[in-house]
Amino acid sequence: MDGDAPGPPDRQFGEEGGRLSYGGYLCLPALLTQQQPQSEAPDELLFITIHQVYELWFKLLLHELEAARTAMFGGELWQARHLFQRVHAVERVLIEQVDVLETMTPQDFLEFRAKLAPASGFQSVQFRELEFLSGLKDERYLGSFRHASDAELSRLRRRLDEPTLWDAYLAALAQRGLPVSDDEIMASLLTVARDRRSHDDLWQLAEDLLTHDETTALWRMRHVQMVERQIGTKSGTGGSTGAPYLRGRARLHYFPLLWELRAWL
Ligand code: HEM
Ligand SMILES: N[C@@H](CC(=O)c1ccccc1NC=O)C(=O)O
Repeated sequence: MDGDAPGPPDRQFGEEGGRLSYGGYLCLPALLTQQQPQSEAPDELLFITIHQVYELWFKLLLHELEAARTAMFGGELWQARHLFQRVHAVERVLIEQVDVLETMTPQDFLEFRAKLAPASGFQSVQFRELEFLSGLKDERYLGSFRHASDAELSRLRRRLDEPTLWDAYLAALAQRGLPVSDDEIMASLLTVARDRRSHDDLWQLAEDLLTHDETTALWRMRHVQMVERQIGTKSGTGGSTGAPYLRGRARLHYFPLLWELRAWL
């Protein structure tokens, strides 16, 4: 009955070289020593953990969106669509995960909130990179990165210079022979929408862009609800008005023409 013996066999699949372990592969000794609370407050570990998890997902989103942009420029629309499905799934997780932080009471947050200032989500380099890559370029935000490293600042500047996802979509339309000048773009979007027999791939890709835009807006709304629940009408540690500032940001769109298109259909 040796075959049924409990426990792992002597040598498992993939162990032939014997170099990798679970923790080594995932760099867990480094990862799991990076949570450093500034206070004794019990909920600060939750606060740090959730932000670190967001930043890891932001890193993956930047990677996948860059690849989707390359695929659109290369005319590989099926590949871009495949990557957008992953982006959407991650973005849904980003929204859901607000629930975890909302298990913290405002009283428990106040035990360590003062220690955080002037740090704030304002200073998330990767969040701003996602905005710039998606098409919402606003160089005034470079001013909020006075404490960023040179490497981070140059990443942000590079994102401001690089083509956006919208530029890549326009390239895909142009490859199909559709005009993309400012004056003609709405007509081209309408052509795609009305002739799905010829252009369904371009239509579905535009829908994927719109879903990326929509899930980001939903995250912004979810974030501001959480902010009102935690700090009410207080101003933010980053120096903004807090919830009113964030409510203004929740109205922003990455691809305004795709929303405007609805009115013309
Ligand atoms: C208790 C929870 C939270 C509170 C009270 C809060 C509060 C705020 C406030 C007031 C701002 C405006 C900037 C300022 O003046 O500080 C802000 C911005 C921001 N927060 Fe949070 N936040 C919370 C959790 C999170 C989490 C979990 C993330 C995930 C990464 C996050 C990401 C951001 C980002 C990216 C911005 C910049 C938004 C923009 O400029 O459009 N926040 N937050
Ligand atoms: N801006 C928040 C503090 C906060 O949430 C925060 C602080 C440091 C690092 C990230 C944060 N998250 C989002 O803004 C506040 O005003 O309470």
